[in-house]
Amino acid sequence: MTQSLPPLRLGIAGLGTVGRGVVRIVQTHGALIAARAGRRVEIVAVSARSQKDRGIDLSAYAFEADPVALAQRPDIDVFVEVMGGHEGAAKAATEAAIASGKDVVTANKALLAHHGQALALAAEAKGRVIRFEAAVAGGIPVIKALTEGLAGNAMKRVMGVMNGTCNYILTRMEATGQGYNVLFDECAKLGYLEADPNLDVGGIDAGHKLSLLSSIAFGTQVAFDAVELQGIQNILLDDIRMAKDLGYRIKLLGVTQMTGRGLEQRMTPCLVPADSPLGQLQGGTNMVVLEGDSVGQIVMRGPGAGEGPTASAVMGDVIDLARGTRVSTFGQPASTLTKAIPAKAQAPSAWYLRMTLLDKPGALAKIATCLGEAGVSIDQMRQNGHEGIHAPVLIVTHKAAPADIADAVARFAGTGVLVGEPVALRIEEV
Ligand SMILES: NC(=O)C1=CN([C@@H]2O[C@H](COP(=O)(O)OP(=O)(O)OC[C@H]3O[C@@H](n4cnc5c(N)ncnc54)[C@H](OP(=O)(O)O)[C@@H]3O)[C@@H](O)[C@H]2O)C=CC1
Ligand SMILES: N[C@@H](CCO)C(=O)O
Repeated sequence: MTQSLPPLRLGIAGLGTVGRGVVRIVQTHGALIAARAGRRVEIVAVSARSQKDRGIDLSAYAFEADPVALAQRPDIDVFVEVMGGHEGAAKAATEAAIASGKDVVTANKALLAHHGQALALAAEAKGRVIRFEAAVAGGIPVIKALTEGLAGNAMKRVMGVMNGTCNYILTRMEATGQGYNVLFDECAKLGYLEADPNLDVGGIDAGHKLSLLSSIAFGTQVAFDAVELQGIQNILLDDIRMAKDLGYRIKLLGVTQMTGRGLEQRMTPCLVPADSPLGQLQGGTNMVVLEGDSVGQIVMRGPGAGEGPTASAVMGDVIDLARGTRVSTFGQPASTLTKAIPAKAQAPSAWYLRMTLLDKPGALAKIATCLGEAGVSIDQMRQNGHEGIHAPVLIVTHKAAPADIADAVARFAGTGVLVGEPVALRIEEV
């Protein structure tokens, strides 16, 4: 192949886990990339907060202390933003890169979840694109699958486990019998947690990712604020065990679907069948399930984080740009994305309800009455052996609307037999 095209020149802002990985791939796979892209990919300049030793050779690259200055350099073609954060330096530098006519490759789901539409419009006005494969499910090429391979499908539903930290905690709870707090501390020691751990365990990070997938799947403007979010902090070992007894596993599951009621987006802990692909997902691995009208169901599984997998995704985007492949940021021009109408009511499902009751005559009957009054039908009910005056109770309902479950739970509070807060988890058919 002739290599007549000039090299594609990168400016990389961020030399942490992901940035280092990108530098390593460019340095080790130069020939392979040139062969595949038809031109070389070069790093021209980098930026970070400090110039400390990072275990990689950066001597050939210019260093910019200010990422905005890096983004504006006339000698770069693509600005690679791998700093993180949805305000501050990441936003300012991305805007500066676009204003200077650069394409942007980013791993930053928070930035795009909050500012994706404005940034995509700005990029389009300059004839540029923002690519963000690494921002959703790390090494899994799900953005490419949706924007390219499945572009001929009307998407019906996208689901997935998209936060490795939460899946690690939940699967280790089952495997080790250790509680949430112990495993949260283990994740902190292993360096798995985001700088603000609530982004992980509060479901926010995964919610960011889901909002980006919704936009591509349904041609809508990113609407992170409309994602129903619930974290995994209240999941007890008892929940893990009871779910297992019922043939389920608990996952922090994202679901986005366009319904007659509007766009439904939720990232919440759910029970999924233990023998389903999602139920069998272990540790920090991610899984995304894509359902299109022509293709049916596609399941993609792989590492959702870490230096190699995330840098692999960044480089996939870089190589696309080097080849001249320029897909619109969200798979179609941002000006054509519609404003999503958030679903007024979420789809009904069976529910898992766990609560603690005072162990006295009529307690269970009062709870059953509340469910009946809210129009919720009981499928199964269990009260396990216990000591003392508090009885742990599990109820599985028939299909019920979330509003009816909320109504029942509100009624429980007035019975005088409830101890603490009940936990209500959706049972998702996947
Ligand atoms: N780590 C992962 O597995 C994954 C990360 N991502 C996303 O990738 C992005 C980067 O993540 P990660 O590599 O883990 O983050 P790190 O914290 O490891 O690295 C961040 C880098 O950005 C630099 N930086 C931060 N603020 C500034 C600033 N104001 N000016 C210049 N440089 C700055 C830091 O500099 P210094 O080193 O000097 O402090 C550091 O090199 C985030 O958006 C993250 O959500 C996405 C998928 C997976
Ligand atoms: N904190 C994220 C990193 C990848 O986005 C996770 O645990 O999946």
